[in-house]
Amino acid sequence: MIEMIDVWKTYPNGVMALNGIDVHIEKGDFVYVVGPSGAGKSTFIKCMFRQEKPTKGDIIINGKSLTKVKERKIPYVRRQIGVVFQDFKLLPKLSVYENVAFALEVIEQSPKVIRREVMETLELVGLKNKARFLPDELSGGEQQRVSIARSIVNKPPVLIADEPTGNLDPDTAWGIMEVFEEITNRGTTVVMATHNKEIVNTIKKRVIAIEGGRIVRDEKRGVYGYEEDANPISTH
Ligand SMILES: Nc1ncnc2c1ncn2[C@@H]1O[C@H](COP(=O)(O)OP(=O)(O)OP(=O)(O)O)[C@@H](O)[C@H]1O
Repeated sequence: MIEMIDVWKTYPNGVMALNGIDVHIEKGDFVYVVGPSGAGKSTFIKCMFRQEKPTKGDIIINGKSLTKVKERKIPYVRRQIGVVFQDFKLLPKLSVYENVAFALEVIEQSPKVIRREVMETLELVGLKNKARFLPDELSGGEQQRVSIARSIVNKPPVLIADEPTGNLDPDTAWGIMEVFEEITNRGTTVVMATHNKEIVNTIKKRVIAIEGGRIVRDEKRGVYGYEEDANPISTH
């Protein structure tokens, strides 16, 4: 499903963020990516949806190489991958419904399909009754639910999340995890970079630990494994 083969990433300023990553993630897996600040987690995630291109190596998602694909075909490959960020990235002037529908309008789905899929997805994330609200009329947790709905409405096989609970209070973060579990139960592969020790140690899943751009641990039902930075303030 997701395969990273000897992936290296050196940024133009010379920083070597990934130093030979090999990873294989099966369909329907849920994987946490953990590690200290600056370890390379975001770079790992960004390479996975081709926001960054590896300097060397290959990434294969659902049988398609992300490094060999032609520039103009990148949007098509990206449709295989939903992405959720720490800061939601919603369009402020559009309603909840419109923010989610947008993802289907760009791929020219019919209005009937759009309505059905958007309402189904809003129901999944528990926001059916807030379809007409604007993002700033919602709580942080609700905004993150909208952002999740937007990233899964076209049913991508892979959902990638970079610190999705980073801006949320602990109770709200647990609610977001329930949504992710539901999405995994539907067969979607979920990869989530996080500093949230409590979540990783409670909802036990595969844990990939990155340090200095290398995988230093890969455990089936792993633990967070770091004491010093349970919930650091993000540097992004
Ligand atoms: N666009 C960039 N240009 C140059 N260097 C970068 C860039 N993005 C990240 N880096 C560097 O690459 C290294 C890995 O950064 P990355 O953001 O992947 O770490 P991280 O594990 O996600 O950290 P955090 O937990 O703080 O978000 C760091 O040394 C960082 O300074």
